[in-house]
Amino acid sequence: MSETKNPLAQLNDHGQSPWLDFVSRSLLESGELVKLIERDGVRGVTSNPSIFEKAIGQSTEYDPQLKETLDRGDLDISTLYETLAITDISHAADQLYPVWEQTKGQDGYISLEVSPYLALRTQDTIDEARRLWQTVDKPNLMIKVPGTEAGVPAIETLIADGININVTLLFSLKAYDAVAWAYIKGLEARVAKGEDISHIASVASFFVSRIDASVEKEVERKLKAGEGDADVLRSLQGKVAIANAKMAYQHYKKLIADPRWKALEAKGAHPQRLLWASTGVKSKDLPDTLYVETLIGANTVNTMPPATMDATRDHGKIATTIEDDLEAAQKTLHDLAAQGISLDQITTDLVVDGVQRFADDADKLYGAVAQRRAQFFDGEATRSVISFGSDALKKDVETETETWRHDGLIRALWRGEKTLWTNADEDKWIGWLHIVEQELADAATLTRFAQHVQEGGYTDVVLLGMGGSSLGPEVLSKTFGQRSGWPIFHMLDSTDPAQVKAIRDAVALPTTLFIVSSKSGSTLEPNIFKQYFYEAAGKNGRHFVAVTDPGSHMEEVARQDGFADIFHGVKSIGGRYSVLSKFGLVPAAAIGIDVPAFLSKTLEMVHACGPYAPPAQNPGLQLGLALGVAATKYKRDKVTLIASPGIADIGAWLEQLLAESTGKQGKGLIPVADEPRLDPTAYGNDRFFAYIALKDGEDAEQAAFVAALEKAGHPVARLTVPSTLHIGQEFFRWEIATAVAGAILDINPFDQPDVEASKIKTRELTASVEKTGSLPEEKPFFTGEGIALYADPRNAAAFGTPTSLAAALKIHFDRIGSGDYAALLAYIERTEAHEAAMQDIRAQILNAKHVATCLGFGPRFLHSTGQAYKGGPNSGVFLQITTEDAQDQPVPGQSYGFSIVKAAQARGDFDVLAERGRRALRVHFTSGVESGLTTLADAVRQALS
Ligand SMILES: O=P(O)(O)OC[C@H]1O[C@](O)(CO)[C@@H](O)[C@@H]1O
Ligand SMILES: O=C[C@H](O)[C@H](O)COP(=O)(O)O
Repeated sequence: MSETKNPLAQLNDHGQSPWLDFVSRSLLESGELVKLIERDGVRGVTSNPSIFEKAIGQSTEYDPQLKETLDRGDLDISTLYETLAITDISHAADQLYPVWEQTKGQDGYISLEVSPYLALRTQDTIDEARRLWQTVDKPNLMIKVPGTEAGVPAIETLIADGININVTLLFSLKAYDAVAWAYIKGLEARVAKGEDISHIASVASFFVSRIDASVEKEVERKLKAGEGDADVLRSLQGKVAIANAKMAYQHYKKLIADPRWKALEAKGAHPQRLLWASTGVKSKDLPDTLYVETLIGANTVNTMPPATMDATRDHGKIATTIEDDLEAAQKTLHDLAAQGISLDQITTDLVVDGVQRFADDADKLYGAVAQRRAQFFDGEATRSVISFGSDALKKDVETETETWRHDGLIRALWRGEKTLWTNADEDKWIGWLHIVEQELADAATLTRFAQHVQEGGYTDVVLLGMGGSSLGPEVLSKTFGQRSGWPIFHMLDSTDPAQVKAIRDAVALPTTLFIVSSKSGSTLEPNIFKQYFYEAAGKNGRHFVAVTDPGSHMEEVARQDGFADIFHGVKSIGGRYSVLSKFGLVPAAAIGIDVPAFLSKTLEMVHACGPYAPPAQNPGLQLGLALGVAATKYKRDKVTLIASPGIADIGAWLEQLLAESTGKQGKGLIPVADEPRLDPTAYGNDRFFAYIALKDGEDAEQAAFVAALEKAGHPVARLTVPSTLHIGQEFFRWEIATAVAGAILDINPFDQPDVEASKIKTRELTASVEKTGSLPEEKPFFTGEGIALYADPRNAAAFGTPTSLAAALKIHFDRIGSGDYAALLAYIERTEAHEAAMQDIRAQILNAKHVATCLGFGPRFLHSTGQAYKGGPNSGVFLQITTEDAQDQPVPGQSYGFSIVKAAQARGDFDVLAERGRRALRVHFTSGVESGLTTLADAVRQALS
C-alpha cells in the first residue's frame, strides 16, 4: 500500500465503517457507489423516505422506468413507488455484496425503511418488514424499523424471524436500551427454537444533529427571554448531541459485557453496532465534519450524507475520539439540565417529530409519483373540478385536506379505523374498498355465467330486488343499453300490483331468467317477488339464480327450489356499496356487459383514490370533503345531482348511497336527483350541485345551465366521465366521497337505523291482516274530489277542517320554509306517464317555493332516501300519495295480495315520519290513479297560486 489513504478511507482503521446516507438511480448507474466502496472504503448505504423523496420526487431520473411500468398497465401509487425504490435497493445490494462477503456479514448492507405511516403500529410494521424482506430477497438488506414504543416489540419479532434490522429514529439512551434488549431477546428466541444467529446483523441508528438543532432553538429562546446563564447556554451549542452519543457508546460497552450477551456471542451473534445517523451538520456555525471527527470508535458505523462524506474526504481529522473527554461530555449534559433544558423532553419530541417528518416527506414523495402517474398514464380517473363558489368554502376544504394529509386519515379510512366515524362497527363494513381487485380475480365466474345465459337462449332477464340490490344494475342496464344478442333487462322493485303485472306481461316467461337479489335474503319484497314469479314460471328453478350473502334465508330457498346458480355477496359490504360486487356484476354479465373491461377501468379510480394518493389529488376524498364541509359549515346539504342523458340513471343510485349513508341522527346530505330546472339565481343557499358529465355526451342546455350555476356562485363539482365504460369509476369515487363525508358529518355511513323502524310497522300491519283479513280502520280528516286526506293527530291539527284538497295543500305547502325540502312520496305504478305527472307537480312546488324538491316512488324509495327522510335533518315536508288499486296480484302462499303489502308499507312509512315529528300529509286516491293525479295537479296549482 504505497498510496496514502484519504481521511474518509482511514475510518476503517479505527474500527468505524463509513456508510453513505443517500441513494439515487444515478449514484448506482454511474458507478459512483462502486467508486466510493473501492476508493473510500464505504461499507454500506442507508435510505429513508426523505432520501427517496429527493431522489424520485425531485428528479426525472426515474421517468423511463415509470413510463415503461405504466405502459404495461396501471398501478396504485404505493406499488409504483415501491417498484422504483426496490429496483434501487436491489441494485445497491448487488453493488455492496462483495463488501458483505469480505466482511463476513459485518458490513455491506443497504437499508430500506418501512413506511413511516406505520411507525406507531406494531403488527403493521412487522407485516410490512416481512413483506419488504421477502420482496427484495437479498441477504445484505437491512430493514429500517423506528425505535418507537410500537417499534420495539416489532424489532424483537423480526430479529427472531432472522431479518436484519436497522433501528432508526433513536435519540435517547432509554430508547436505545429498549431496542438493544429487543435485539438480544429476538436472538434468544431464535436460540430457543434451535435456529442459527450467526448471520443476523443489526445497527442502532442514533440520531445526532437533530438533537443539537433542537437544543440550539431552546438556547436561543432562553437567551432572548433572558432566562438562565447566557455563557453556559452558549457553551452548550454543538456539544449536547455528541455528549449524548458518547454516553450511548458507553452504554453499548456495558451491554456487550452483559452475560446474556456473552452467551449469544458464544453462539456466533454479531453485536448490534451503534450507527451515528443524522450526521450532516444543520447549523452553519458548526464545522461540517463535526459529527464525524468526534464520534470515531471501534465497532461503530457513521452514515453520512454526500456533503459530509465529501468534507470528510477533503479535510477530515481522523483519530479514535469516541471515548475522549467523557467527563466534559457528562458536564455538558449536567449543564443542560441545570439550565432547565430537558433532554428527555427534547428526545421525546424528536421521535414524534421524526415520524411526522418522514411521513410528510413520504406524502411529498407519493405526491410526486401520483403526478407522474397522471402524466404517463392516461387513466382519466381524476378528471374533476370543484368550483366552490366562495373563498371561504374553498379555504375550509383546503384546511380539511391538510388535516387529512397530516393525520393520515385517508389511510385510516382504508384501514377501516372506526374512530374516523362514530367508533361503532364501521370497521366491519369496508369490504367494498377491495372488491374491484377481488372481482377482477374472479372474473372467470362471470364469464361462465354470461355464457350460460347465452347458451340458455334467454330473451329476458328480470332482476327482483330492492335498493342496493337493484339500483346499481338499473344504472348499468340503462347506461350500457340493450346489447344485441343479449336478453332484455327488466327490474322489479315495487309492490304496486300494476307494476308487478306489467313486468309479468312484458316478458316471455318460458325464456326469462330471474335474478333474485337480496344481500340479507330476508327483505320482504324480493321474497314475495320470487314467490310470485316462481309460481308464474311453473316452479322451474333452473330459470332462477340468486345473488345473496352466504348463509342467508334466500340461499336456503334457492337451494330448495333448485336454482341454476347462487352467487355470493361479501358480508363486509353493505347493500348500497355493493354495486361493484356480484350484486352489480351478475346482472351486468347477464346483459352482455364486458365485466373484466368494466372492472379494469374502475380500478383506475380505485388507484386514484387509494390510501397513498395525495389527499389534494384524491378525487373521492376531495369530493367527500367538499360535500361534508359544505353541509356542516355552510348548511349546503341538498346535494343536487345533474347527469348527462347517457348516464342519467346514476342519480337514483346516488340517492340511496348519499341518503341512506348520511341521513341519520338528525344530520345528513339530502340528495336531489332529476329535479326540474330553476333559474340559477333563484336557488336557496342550501344547495351543492354535482354535475356528472359524459364526455362527448353532454347536453348543451344542461351544460349551459351548470355554467350559469357556477356563475351564480353555487358550489359545483364537475365530474367528467370519459365514456360509459367509465361509469364504475363514478361508483367508486362516490363511495369514497360518501365515507369521507360521513366522517366529516360524524355519523356511521354504513348503517341504516331508521329503515328498520318502518319495516317493523309494516310487519305489524301485515300481521294484523293475517289475523283480521284487512288493515286496521283509519279515519280521513277530509274526503271529496275523489280523494281522502289522512294524517296523524299532530299533523292533522295543522289542517283543522279543510274545505277542499287545495285548501289543505295550501296549509301543507305553507309549512315549507327556506332551507327545507319538499318530498313527494308516490305509492303508485312507476310508468313514464306517472313520472311525468309527478315531475309536473314537483316543478310547481319548486317554482313557487324555490326549495329543494324530491320525488320517490314507494316502496322503492324506502330502501333508498327513506332513511334520510326519517333519520336525517327535520327539514323535509312530505306529501305521501297512495291509491286504490284497480286490480290486485296475489302473493302465493299469503292470504293477502300485493295491494295490501303496498298499503301496509305506505302506512308504516307514514307512521314513522309522524313519530319522528315530520311535517307530513297523505293524499289517498279513492277513484284510481289516473283521475287522482289530475285532481292533485289541479289542487297543487290552486294551492300555490
Ligand atoms: O339486499 P337486501 O338485503 O334485500 O336489502 C335491500 C335494501 O334494503 C336496505 O337494507 C334497507 O332499505 C338497503 O340498505 C338495501 O340496499
Ligand atoms: O439512517 C439515516 C437517517 O435516516 C438519517 O441519517 C437522518 O438524517 P437527517 O437528520 O439529516 O434527516
